[in-house]
Amino acid sequence: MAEERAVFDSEAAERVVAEVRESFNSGKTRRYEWRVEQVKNLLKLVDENQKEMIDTVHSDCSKPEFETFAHEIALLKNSCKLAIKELRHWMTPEKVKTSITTFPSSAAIVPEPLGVVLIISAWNYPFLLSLDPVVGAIAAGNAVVLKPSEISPATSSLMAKLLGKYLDPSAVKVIEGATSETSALLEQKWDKIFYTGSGRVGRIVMAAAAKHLTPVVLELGGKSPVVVDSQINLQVACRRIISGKWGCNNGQACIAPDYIITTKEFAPKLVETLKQELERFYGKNPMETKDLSRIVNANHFARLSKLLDDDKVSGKIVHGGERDKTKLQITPTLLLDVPRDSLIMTEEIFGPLLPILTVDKVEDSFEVVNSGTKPLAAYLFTNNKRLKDQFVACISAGGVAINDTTLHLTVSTLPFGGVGDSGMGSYHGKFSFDAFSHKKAVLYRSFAGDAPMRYPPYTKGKLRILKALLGGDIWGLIRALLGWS
Ligand SMILES: NC(=O)c1ccc[n+]([C@@H]2O[C@H](COP(=O)([O-])OP(=O)(O)OC[C@H]3O[C@@H](n4cnc5c(N)ncnc54)[C@H](O)[C@@H]3O)[C@@H](O)[C@H]2O)c1
Repeated sequence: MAEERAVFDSEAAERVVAEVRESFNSGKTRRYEWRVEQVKNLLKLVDENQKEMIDTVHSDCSKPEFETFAHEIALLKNSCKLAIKELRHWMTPEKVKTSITTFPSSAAIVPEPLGVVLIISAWNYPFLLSLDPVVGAIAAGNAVVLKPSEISPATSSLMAKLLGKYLDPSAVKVIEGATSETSALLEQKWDKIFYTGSGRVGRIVMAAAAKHLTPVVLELGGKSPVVVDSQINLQVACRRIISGKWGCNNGQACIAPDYIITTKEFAPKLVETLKQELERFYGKNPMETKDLSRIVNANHFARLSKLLDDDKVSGKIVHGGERDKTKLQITPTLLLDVPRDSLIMTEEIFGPLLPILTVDKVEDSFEVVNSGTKPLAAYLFTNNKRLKDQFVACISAGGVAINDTTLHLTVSTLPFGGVGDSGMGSYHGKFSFDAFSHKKAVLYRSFAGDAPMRYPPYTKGKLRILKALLGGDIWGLIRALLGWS
């Protein structure tokens, strides 16, 4: 594997781009029939290889079958089905109004494919984060190069094998590899780069794209807060927090709750209920459960251990905290009242640790959230309408869910993406098609109704007519046309 990777240099990347560009330039990827056939083939790929896909993700990070089915297979199939159903409609030019200055005329927004696009994905939902953007890219009529993550190597190889078999290999290619392969790909000129991963690498991607003025979508991460008010159904709230945290790849998910904010008064009740529900879900010894993914590799295990070993959080663990380095396991861990300048509160956690901050009044949580970088998701549990409205209005985040966590991602009519440090651009549903399309502005005119006033010589009379016309001054226009002062 290492030898294969070594030969994928800049020249090899250039050849790949030239090949897919030739395919795009042939015009075939623009055709509705090609696009819909490719998406149907992708759906078939998932249908026919579901078991192998689930087993492969399990071998990469021991993710439970339930999670891979619900969070990857099912969502991916939905995306394919929606694109198949809606593609004609999405491709249809949208007629729009024109203005008086172009009368008589008509106009339309015509979506056109961008060309050759690069998709770089993250390891934690390896199929979904790779293939969901691919659905959008091919539905929009582009040729695609996909670079899956080397951190989930078995899934990466399976995707290379399956996409080669099910999709048009001249227009959709998978390049496996890590930093050197990605760097070689990033040197090339693309028509769009769609990147999912950390902000650190997002900056590298954006700098490389800038050299060719290539637009980017950056799907990054961040610290997604959960604000918990007191007058709520606490058991349901805790279950939904647990499901969005440990039930999403054991916290290794971009929109998993990163930390909780609640009032000092309510915190003990919240911690107690979280503990009870955690035990109900994962048993007395969560090291033994099959329902939690492991930490993906030794680097991530060391990174998470560092967050726990920070002096600033010593004595703050109120639940869990057990670690097994050989099995790459850390039990669901709650920390209470950690300082805001501790490592765990300044870095994205991306793992099974959940710190709880306390404030005097629940409204004080807004300042805490807004003092950090803009998160990918923000959650609020409350029955208070005013608080909900304030939260939606005052918290800037990629997406918000009230009285739940993570589920907004499953609503295909909502755009999914970040803001500020959590990313730029969005996808899912029609937004995926839009992410990979250029919206071309087209104005249609005939030779009738040619207005001499737009041409030189520019006279005072013509200027008067123009001012009246653009100012919507009907009487002024009539007077100007009749030459009255
Ligand atoms: N917004 C989202 O949809 C979303 C989804 C999943 C993960 N994430 C975020 O991704 C991060 C974790 O994922 P990850 O560990 O796979 O991210 P990562 O940034 O380490 O890797 C992502 C991709 O970048 C490539 N890469 C790594 N180093 C590179 C370099 N120096 N030059 C060029 N390419 C390089 C990798 O090969 C991989 O394909 C978290 O921050 C998480 O929040 C975001």
